[in-house]
Amino acid sequence: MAVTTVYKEPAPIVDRENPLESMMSRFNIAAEILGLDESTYNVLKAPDKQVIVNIPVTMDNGQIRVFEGYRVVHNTILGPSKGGIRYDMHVHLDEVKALAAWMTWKCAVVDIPYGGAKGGIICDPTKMSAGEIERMTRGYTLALKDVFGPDRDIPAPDMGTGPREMAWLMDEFSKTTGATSPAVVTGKPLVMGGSLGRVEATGRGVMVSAIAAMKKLGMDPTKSSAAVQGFGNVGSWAAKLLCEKGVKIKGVSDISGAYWNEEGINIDEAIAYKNAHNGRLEGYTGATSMDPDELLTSAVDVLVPAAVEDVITEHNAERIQAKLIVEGANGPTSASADDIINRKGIMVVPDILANSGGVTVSYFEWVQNRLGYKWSEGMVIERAARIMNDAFEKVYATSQKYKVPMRIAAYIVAIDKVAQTYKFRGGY
Ligand SMILES: NC(=O)C1=CN([C@@H]2O[C@H](COP(=O)(O)OP(=O)(O)OC[C@H]3O[C@@H](n4cnc5c(N)ncnc54)[C@H](OP(=O)(O)O)[C@@H]3O)[C@@H](O)[C@H]2O)C=CC1
Ligand SMILES: O=C(O)CCC(=O)C(=O)O
Repeated sequence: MAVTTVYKEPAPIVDRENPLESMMSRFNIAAEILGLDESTYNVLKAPDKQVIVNIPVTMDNGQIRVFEGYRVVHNTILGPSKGGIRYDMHVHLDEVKALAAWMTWKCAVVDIPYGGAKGGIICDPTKMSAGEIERMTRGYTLALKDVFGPDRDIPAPDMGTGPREMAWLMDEFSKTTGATSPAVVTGKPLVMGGSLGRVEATGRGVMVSAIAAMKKLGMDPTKSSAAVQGFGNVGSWAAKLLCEKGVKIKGVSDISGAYWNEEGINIDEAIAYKNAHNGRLEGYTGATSMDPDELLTSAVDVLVPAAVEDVITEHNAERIQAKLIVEGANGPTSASADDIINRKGIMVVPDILANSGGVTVSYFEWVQNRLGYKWSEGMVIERAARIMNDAFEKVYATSQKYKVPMRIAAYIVAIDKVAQTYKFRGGY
């Protein structure tokens, strides 16, 4: 018998602030401004569904290891729930609950017909073989086969996952249900129904919203500099596309450290280096090493946190020098930093607006899958930019109307849409 050991991954020790509390504190402010009725408030403050699954996986050495996974569906009043799957050692239920709620708000801000969900597995994919990750992904899919579905809940990539994992998920779901279901998941490889433009969509949306914000602030991109934290899917594409608009990217970072070049980092070269070195910038010589904590407070005009939650807090917000923060990551700013940032007059394009380009193109992918048709890359880029610019203008106008920061304005736009839909649909 192959089973030699059975054990469960220990829960990680979490020393970050709680993203769920940060999400709730902004939700509460926006709900109060809107005068949200108590019943809708009570429906929205907690997720519709929280599923915890144990996934036994045969590791390459023959041992069976049990991974803990989650899928939280926050709300489905606007449509089937949508949201990525994260593979990371820091995944925990409160984080997934916050991320799921942010998906509800994000889809409402960009006005696409989805609710919000998120999933994750506590694991370190960098220490697993492709075969182990595949078996874990298939086990997760099987465990959640009654939750997922093209009209129910549609996963996508997030940190630690990408087209490869989405392909396994689609395959396992299709085999389990006996029908090929490309629309059950987005972010798939192109050959099996992925959309042109999805891989870079989130970074592109970050660029689009950064340029829109710079226009409002009277900043010239070609005379502006930026620092980008996180050099994965979102960070590297945001850096590349901002660079193409003339912004000088002076600093970038990943888990291996932070890298600075006063004259501007050659982003294409840095991406090529990363791709040739196991996905990491470690050892990159086109820039000098710097303290990763200092990257966020460095002398740049634009700051793009594109890694994890709660990196901008009450402890470093006072020292931030950027005039504009564009949140590529979900939840990079703790609620504890909001007052400091607002007092300093820094404009923040909040996560639920700035990184919504990813789910917008995921929506396009789902539409194409359902039509059995493919759009050109140009059409995807043009339509996504239009949606993001419209959403930016709506949030900006709301911030002016209520005299609130862009983040609270985005929550107001989102909660208002959801609350109005509840009024029409009723049913509770
Ligand atoms: N992918 C998408 O379409 C979307 C992603 N997002 C959000 O964007 C963020 C990044 O996601 P994504 O780019 O997909 O994830 P990836 O896994 O592709 O990249 C994450 C990047 O962040 C780095 N990183 C992790 N921790 C730190 C840290 N403490 N300091 C500096 N860098 C760090 C990683 O480094 P290393 O690789 O060396 O570990 C990696 O470069 C997440 O918050 C995600 O939820 C939001 C919308 C859509
Ligand atoms: O593309 C999607 O459907 C969701 C992406 C996501 O997880 C996010 O926007 O945080």
